[in-house]
Amino acid sequence: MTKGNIASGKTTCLEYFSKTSDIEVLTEPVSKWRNVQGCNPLGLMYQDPSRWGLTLQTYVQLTMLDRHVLPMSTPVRMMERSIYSAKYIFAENLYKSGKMPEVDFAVLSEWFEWIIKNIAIPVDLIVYLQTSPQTCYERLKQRCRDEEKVIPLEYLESIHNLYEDWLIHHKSFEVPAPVLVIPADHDLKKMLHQYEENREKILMAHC
Ligand SMILES: Nc1ncnc2c1ncn2[C@@H]1O[C@H](COP(=O)(O)OP(=O)(O)O)[C@@H](O)[C@H]1O
Ligand SMILES: O=c1ccn([C@H]2C[C@H](O)[C@@H](COP(=O)(O)O)O2)c(=O)[nH]1
Repeated sequence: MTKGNIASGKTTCLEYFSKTSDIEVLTEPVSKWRNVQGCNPLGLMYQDPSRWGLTLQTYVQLTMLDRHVLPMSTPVRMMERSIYSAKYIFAENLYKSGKMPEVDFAVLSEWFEWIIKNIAIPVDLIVYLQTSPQTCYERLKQRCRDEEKVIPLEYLESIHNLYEDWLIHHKSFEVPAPVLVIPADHDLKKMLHQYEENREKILMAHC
């Protein structure tokens, strides 16, 4: 699983590896989060997180689960984020910042606990693209996704701190697999070089 802050470069990384045969790449289903039967839960959440946070995170949880249980068609699968980051990072952030009501968080948590107890979600390796929030802020502005224009730097700092507490400091939640940290503030050329350096570790993680 590839993890990292918003606009840290996850999709770019997965696009690079998708050129390798025998790797299946599953990018995040963001297009579904922006359009489910004509509605845009991602946009609604950024406009009014207290009202729509549960709606978005319930749908993220479902679409991530759907990806996790897809039968493997190649020896290696790389997936962007996961049901774990949806809960441990994004739902947690909404709740901790006072933007998700306690009852919404409780219902989402019960769903999540039921899923991870009853459905196998095997993970071999977490590839963590470690960036500074400032880098993500620059890349976010450059990407210019409509819904995300309201995101302040402080939001990226909160997401960053939750990732660091979880994957680096082991201070929050259980980590479901070993973590490979790739420093990701660098330009694209250096990033591609680092991906090559780590190719074996990533592709052999399931062995
Ligand atoms: N190493 C990099 N240096 C500069 N820009 C980058 C780099 N990696 C990605 N980008 C750009 O930053 C934006 C966000 O990257 P993206 O891969 O979509 O991030 P994510 O999938 O993590 O949200 C895109 O416009 C992308 O072209
Ligand atoms: O559980 C989640 C997962 C993602 N999001 C938001 C964060 C971003 O605005 C988009 C997609 O993330 P990328 O890092 O650009 O891939 O979805 C969320 O709110 N909750």
